[in-house]
Amino acid sequence: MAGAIRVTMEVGADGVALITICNPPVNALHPIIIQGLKEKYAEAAGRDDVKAIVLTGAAGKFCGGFDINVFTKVHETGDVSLMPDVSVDLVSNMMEDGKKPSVAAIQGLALGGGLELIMGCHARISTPEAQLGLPELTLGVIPGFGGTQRLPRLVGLPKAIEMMLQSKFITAKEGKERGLIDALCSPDELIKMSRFWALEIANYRKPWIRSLGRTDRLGSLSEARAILSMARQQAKKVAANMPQHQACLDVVEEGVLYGGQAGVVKEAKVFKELVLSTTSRALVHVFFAQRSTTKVPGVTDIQLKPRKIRKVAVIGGGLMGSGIATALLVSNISVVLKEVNPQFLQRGQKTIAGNLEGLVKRGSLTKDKMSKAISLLKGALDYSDFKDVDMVIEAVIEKIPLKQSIFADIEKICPPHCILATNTSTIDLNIVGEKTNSQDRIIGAHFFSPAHIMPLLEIVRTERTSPQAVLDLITVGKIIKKVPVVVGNCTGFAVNRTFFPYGQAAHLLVSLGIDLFRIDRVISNFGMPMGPFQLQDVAGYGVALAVKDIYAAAFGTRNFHSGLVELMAKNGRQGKINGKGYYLYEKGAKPKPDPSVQHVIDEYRRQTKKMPGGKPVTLSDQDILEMVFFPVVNEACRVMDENVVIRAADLDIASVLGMGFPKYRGGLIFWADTVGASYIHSKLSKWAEIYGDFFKPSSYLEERAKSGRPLGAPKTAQQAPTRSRM
Ligand SMILES: C[C@H](O)CC(=O)SCCNC(=O)CCNC(=O)[C@H](O)C(C)(C)COP(=O)(O)OP(=O)(O)OC[C@H]1O[C@@H](n2cnc3c(N)ncnc32)[C@H](O)[C@@H]1OP(=O)(O)O
Repeated sequence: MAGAIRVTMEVGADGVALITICNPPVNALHPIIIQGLKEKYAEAAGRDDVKAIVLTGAAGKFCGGFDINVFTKVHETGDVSLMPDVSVDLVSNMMEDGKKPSVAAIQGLALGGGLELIMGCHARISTPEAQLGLPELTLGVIPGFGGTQRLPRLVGLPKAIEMMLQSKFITAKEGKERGLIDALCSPDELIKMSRFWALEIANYRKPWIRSLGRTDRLGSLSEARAILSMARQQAKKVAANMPQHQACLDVVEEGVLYGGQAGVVKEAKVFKELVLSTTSRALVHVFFAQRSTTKVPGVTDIQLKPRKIRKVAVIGGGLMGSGIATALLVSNISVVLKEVNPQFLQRGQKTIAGNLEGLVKRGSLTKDKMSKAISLLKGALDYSDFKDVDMVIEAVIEKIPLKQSIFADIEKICPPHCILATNTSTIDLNIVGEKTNSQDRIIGAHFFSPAHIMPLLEIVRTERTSPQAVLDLITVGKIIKKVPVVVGNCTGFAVNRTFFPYGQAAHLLVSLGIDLFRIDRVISNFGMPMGPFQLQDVAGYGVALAVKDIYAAAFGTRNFHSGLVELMAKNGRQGKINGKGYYLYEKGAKPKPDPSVQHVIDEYRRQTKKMPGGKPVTLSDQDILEMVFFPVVNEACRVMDENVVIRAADLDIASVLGMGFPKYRGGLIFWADTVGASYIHSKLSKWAEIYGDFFKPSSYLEERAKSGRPLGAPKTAQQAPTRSRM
């Protein structure tokens, strides 16, 4: 087999055949690799000079699992036969039941199908830090090469269920403690030790163990039943709208009750059903969409090299500024935090320390790394430390004159290569940079709160932002473990602009007489982390009030004016900040709907006079869901039409990571396409007639509804952009 994708086999004088998987960058199990493995195993079985086999991966990685591109092909064609038979043909028959022992030599990672291959071997030798896991459920399927059966038999039922249902990776070091790995060694010793081990098994000096036949780690039937029942209840709570969690437990149970072979047979059947599910289509789409956001035409494909960003100045130590500083510090980037007075500076430094301690408590940062992060932070009350910074991120309040004067100052003080970024969530970047001559290095770095935790980084560029500045910010984004999405400059940019109708639709529904807690319930049952009213409580009413006029000016007749937040504030309610919003907030307790908010709602309805004949309208839960989300989809269509995003999939990722849109629905546009443009258009048209322009379908939606082309499909040549944002 030639080319980069291949399986090689070398037979040593010791009689060990070293079979190596080569498919950069993660040695995924492409059908060519599977075919190659079958050929090499068949050859090794037939050769008299081969006594034992060592299976490994090239370039320091064992294997990242089955090639997920094949899932995409299955989704496109509906043809499950594109999945090669690996479970029985290769893992059970050729490897585990083969006449010559196999030992896995593991480095880097063994995930999904990769881990399943090693569990079909008779022993596993690994470097200590290698990552082991079965993350198939994150792709809407279950392990399909025997993993649901062999993992419980190697590490016990509770740990196997945790690893599969939570897609949790463990290190090989932990794997050794739990019985998944037989021995640990350094990378230099790996192949030598694995060869030795394989020969020891061949010569019956070490046990020849077939994982699938084991029962010693499964516990008694009653114990297994209790564990499975608990796992089922837990899965009902955390994965209510997904089929793969319960399905995985059913398959595990089959093996516990009727033996490993029966489990493998059921696993194959269920896998084939799940791979065609809407959930799997959605999750596989998100997997690739997330990895495509950093492919930016005109930026990442023109041979530019990212410059090193060693030191960043953050202006403003409020919630956002301290969160951004925290994210940079934990990734070993030096930060100068600038504030206007010692009290504010101290408050910012305290918030950063609190953020870091929180990360330590969550187990995502060690104490040593926390001390290192603190040592990289310097406080400042003036610009003297800005002379050698590579990037500035301004995170002060949303006041145009303040931002303009900051940018005029930093342009003079910072070195000419320094990137001048703003964390504004609404203000036009051309206005922010109006008083400078540095439009090419002005860029938006829009983080989401809390900035050290939320994974999305919306990178906003204007027509004049240089590709180098965009590339540098993408690179910083990756270093600080964010998912960067590059968007154009407009009111609210991609995320807040797309979602401006989300809260407004909820207010409109309340004005029509729908119970606000019911709206929140419908939206959370759909899979959002919380409903729009709870979100407003949590975000604080200040945000809603600050953007109100900006949205009204930008979105004209499609903007729904609601006075509800003002009324809430007038009644002494500020949301979570003062413990009293639509919900009541008490420390340590879940938010409780506040029945006394009803008099504010009654007043709101009296003022708006929207209820026909003074009576509440009757709507089903589905109507509510659609009346909240279809206007959001409609605005997303405008965002795509105006080229604010490069591709529809970027909006999917932005909606998942920025707004908590359920990942298993594939993101906003992917979901909208499962509903259908024509249906969405017909519903919006009907509501526009009854309730006005808030629902009026955009021309992009109308065109897609007529042509039958999916909303997510790229524009055709005839559909020239109405206005370019980038
Ligand atoms: C039947 C079986 O049970 C079914 C299965 O095995 S399903 C597959 C199970 N495996 C997985 O889910 C692992 C998926 N991969 C990952 O989690 C991560 O890619 C990783 C931890 C392996 C590496 O992460 P990281 O170093 O950050 O690199 P990342 O950017 O994600 O991936 C590098 C490239 O490899 C690709 N890749 C990673 N895993 C892949 C896979 N299993 N199949 C195909 N491509 C894969 C990515 O798409 C990316 O491609 P690109 O450079 O063209 O964008």
